[in-house]
Amino acid sequence: MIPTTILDPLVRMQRRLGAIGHRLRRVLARRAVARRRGGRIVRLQTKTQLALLVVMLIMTLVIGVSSMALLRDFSMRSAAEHTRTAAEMIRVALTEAMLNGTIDRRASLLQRLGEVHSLEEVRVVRGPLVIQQYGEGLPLETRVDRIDRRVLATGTPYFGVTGGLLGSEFRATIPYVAESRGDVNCMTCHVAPQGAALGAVTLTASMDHMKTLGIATALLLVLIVGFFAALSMYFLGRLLRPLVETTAEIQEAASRAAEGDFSQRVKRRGNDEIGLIATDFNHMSRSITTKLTEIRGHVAQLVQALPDPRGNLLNDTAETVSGLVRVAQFKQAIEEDQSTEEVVLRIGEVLRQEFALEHFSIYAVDRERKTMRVALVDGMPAESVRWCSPDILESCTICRVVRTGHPIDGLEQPGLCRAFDGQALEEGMRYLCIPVIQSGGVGNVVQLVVPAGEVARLRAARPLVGAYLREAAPVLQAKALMASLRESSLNDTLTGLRNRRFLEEYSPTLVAQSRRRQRPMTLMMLDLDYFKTVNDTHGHDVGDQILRELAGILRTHLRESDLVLRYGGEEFLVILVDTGADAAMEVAEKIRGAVEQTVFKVSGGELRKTLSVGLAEYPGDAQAFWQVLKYADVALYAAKERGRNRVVRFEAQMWPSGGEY
Ligand SMILES: Nc1nc2c(ncn2[C@@H]2O[C@H](COP(=O)(O)OP(=O)(O)OP(=O)(O)O)[C@@H](O)[C@H]2O)c(=O)[nH]1
Repeated sequence: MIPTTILDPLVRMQRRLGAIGHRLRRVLARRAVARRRGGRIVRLQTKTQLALLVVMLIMTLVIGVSSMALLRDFSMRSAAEHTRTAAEMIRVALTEAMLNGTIDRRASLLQRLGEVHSLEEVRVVRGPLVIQQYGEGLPLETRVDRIDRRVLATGTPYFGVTGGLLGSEFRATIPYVAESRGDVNCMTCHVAPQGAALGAVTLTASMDHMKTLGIATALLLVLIVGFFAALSMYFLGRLLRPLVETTAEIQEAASRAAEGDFSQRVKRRGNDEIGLIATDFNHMSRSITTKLTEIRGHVAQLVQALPDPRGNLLNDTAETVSGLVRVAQFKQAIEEDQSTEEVVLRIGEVLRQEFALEHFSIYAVDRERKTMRVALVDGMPAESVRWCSPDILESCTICRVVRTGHPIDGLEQPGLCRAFDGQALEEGMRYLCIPVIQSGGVGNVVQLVVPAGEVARLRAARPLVGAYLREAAPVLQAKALMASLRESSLNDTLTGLRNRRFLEEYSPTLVAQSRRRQRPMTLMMLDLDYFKTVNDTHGHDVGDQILRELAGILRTHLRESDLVLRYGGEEFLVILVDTGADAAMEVAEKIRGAVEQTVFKVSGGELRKTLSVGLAEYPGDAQAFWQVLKYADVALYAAKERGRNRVVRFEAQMWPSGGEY
């Protein structure tokens, strides 16, 4: 015994593993469905929102970068303008200082001017001509860098930014060019040609505030775009939701419909096209369900079986309908078959091929004699019983199906029929016996036998097997009726013997047999003497009785293989197969004697009759059967001629040569 402290956690773990397994199976099943439908499913809403997001991101980037570039350009232009103005003011201030004699205090002047213009640095350098005339100047003025030199050499101002995309500082180096025109003539103090660069002023302004402004502007723009992007996504999501949800529901309903379940409905969300699609889809589902249910109902009636409520409505119906088509084709085939034997063989073929049944028996019931006959066992014609007690053949009411007239289900209740083979039961065989009803009674019994493992398969096949047998029943009945009519047309109703029509059909077989075996046969024509007096004296009924009793005498004195026929009126024909005329003479004599000895007890007394017999042999007397028959008749005539109650063998002289028969 395992303690509960160990058992409980184990049970919990098992449950959890079971739940995980279940979830995993569901996920795998969903993936399998997705794979079947052509790869991974990306939802419409996700796709649209992703596309919008990408567009918004690109837009933000473009707006951000272009606004930064524009701002930089604007900043540069305004800084250049600002520094040009400052440079001009510095130039004016320096000129004034020169004129006022305060040029020595220019350093503090420049610093003040720089502060006024919010400049980081104001630096003036001297050009070579001024250095030549006035010397190097202040130490600050000797700090000439590469840009200063270039500006002094070219006389072209320089504007530029240092430090990164937006830059942290703006530098302007503007040359002071010697001018003789204007308010102040440079040439007054400087020895320099017109247009020569006297010096240059370098102004440095901080770009930090512009940079901050640029970043803030870009951020603001990004925020605005982002806000509208989010807003667009929200509204797009709201707009798409009915479409997405409707699509998802239609998808679910369609996948259920593929499994035969048309009950799933799609919710109508609004009065737009999506709403219309939902309504139309629901209408279509309802209409399919109604029609399919109707068809299924009709089909169920035809196969006489209730549909499986858990089954696939569409597939089950289609399968049953195609089964019924095969049943109709089967019926057409058996209607064109010649005999009940052929029909029974065809049923066997269906059981083997369509239902893959290996073991089955088909019995034919003789309701008059209360017997049964084995018609087929496992698809082959047979005579002995395989799965039941042989007693059923002698007394058909031992068979439970014949007795009750309804199917006997030994699939669930194997012990139901006592006539079923006990050993087969022990070996696990199960049975289903179905009656084939003809003219209100059991005409045939079809017994299906399967191992216990195949019970479910046979149960599923049962309705269609039933449909086949129901179609076969009237055909079997018609064929049996036709056979019996044909049989009776070949028999004499008074004596039960074969008649002349039978001889017409059967004579070629007799001739063929005789030729194949190379054995003769003898034809005996028999006729009661003065039979007319019986009728005349005792009446027709007595005459009939005498004829019936004569038939009995003939049967008892002949072999099974010999053929006795009532040839017409009071004339009988006996055909002794494999017998020559000499041996036949003895048989005929025996019969003649027996008739002579017979006392016919009739109403109003007793009667004695005699018999005349004429004999002819095939092929000894003639090569043609009907000629031999005629010769036997001629011999009979001779027997009558010679005084009756005798046997006469045909002789050639009895028939004029060349005479027609
Ligand atoms: N009761 C009865 N009589 C029949 C039947 N078929 C033929 N007959 C009679 O059989 C008689 C035959 O008579 P006939 O052919 O003249 O010959 P017969 O009287 O037997 O005399 P022979 O043959 O010359 O010896 C006729 O009276 C027929 O009516 C039948 O089915 N039942």
